Amino acid sequence: MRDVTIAKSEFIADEKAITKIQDFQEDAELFRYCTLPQILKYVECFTGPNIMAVHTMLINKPPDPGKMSSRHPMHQDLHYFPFRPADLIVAAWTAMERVDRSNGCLVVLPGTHKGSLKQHDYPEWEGGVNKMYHGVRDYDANQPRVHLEMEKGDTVFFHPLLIHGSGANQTQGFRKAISCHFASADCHYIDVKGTSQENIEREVLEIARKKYGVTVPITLKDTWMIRGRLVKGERINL
Ligand SMILES: CC(C)CC(=O)SCCNC(=O)CCNC(=O)[C@H](O)C(C)(C)COP(=O)(O)OP(=O)(O)OC[C@H]1O[C@@H](n2cnc3c(N)ncnc32)[C@H](O)[C@@H]1OP(=O)(O)O
Ligand SMILES: O=C(O)CCC(=O)C(=O)O
Repeated sequence: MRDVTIAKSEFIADEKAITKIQDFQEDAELFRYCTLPQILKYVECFTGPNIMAVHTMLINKPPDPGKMSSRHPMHQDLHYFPFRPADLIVAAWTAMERVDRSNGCLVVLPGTHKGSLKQHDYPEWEGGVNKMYHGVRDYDANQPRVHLEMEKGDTVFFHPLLIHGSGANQTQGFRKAISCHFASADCHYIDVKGTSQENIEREVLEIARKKYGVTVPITLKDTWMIRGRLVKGERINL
């Protein structure tokens, strides 16, 4: 993914062009992260013994181009997932270098994981928003925030209802982190029609059609089913 401010420019293959690698589940070296016993030891406390890696990302947050577009709006990851229950899903996010407020560390609203899934839309940011970076509209902006300053190798585990995001990268370096969302293979898919998740389903299916030429009718569920990979136990539902 390129930052929205250069999304329409000529493609130049350098670090600027790769602000995120998603879906690395077939890359043996990167996927090793999702199988590390040091990670799975904690993941299993949330998912139980049947563990699926459902979403993988290597995030290379670029220096902000001056538009604040390197921010990640405050959101709940469950907005993107057509499976439940939420309590059997957990994210692991590992800093690959020191992260703090200067290079756009994670920001969380403690306790929000006890709430419900909220409506997500594009934030109204003057400098532009990256495609599919939806945010929660109605959260209390005065609620205390915690900035997760982390050292290289530190890992945070969080619930998919936790409202979180990340700040602008005000340094000249590319802030790197690796992350995997895990879910219990006992989770079940839901139909998001008629729910607040309809907007993300519409957008994902439009990309499937335009970018990948998918012409048969599919749902959000299908786009997740093909990327999930078992890391431990038995693949039951997902
Ligand atoms: C739990 C979890 C999901 C939590 C989160 O991560 S929340 C954020 C979730 N969203 C994402 O991660 C979005 C990731 N981005 C992507 O998947 C890709 O970058 C795509 C949006 C599919 C674009 O594909 P890509 O190969 O990067 O770009 P292409 O050169 O093929 O362009 C296709 C059309 O998309 C546009 N585009 C590409 N990057 C951006 C951007 N950053 N912001 C806005 N528009 C963008 C690009 O201009 C092009 O547009 P058209 O020519 O079709 O009009
Ligand atoms: O790494 C970041 O900057 C934000 C990641 C995040 O919030 C997410 O992927 O859900």
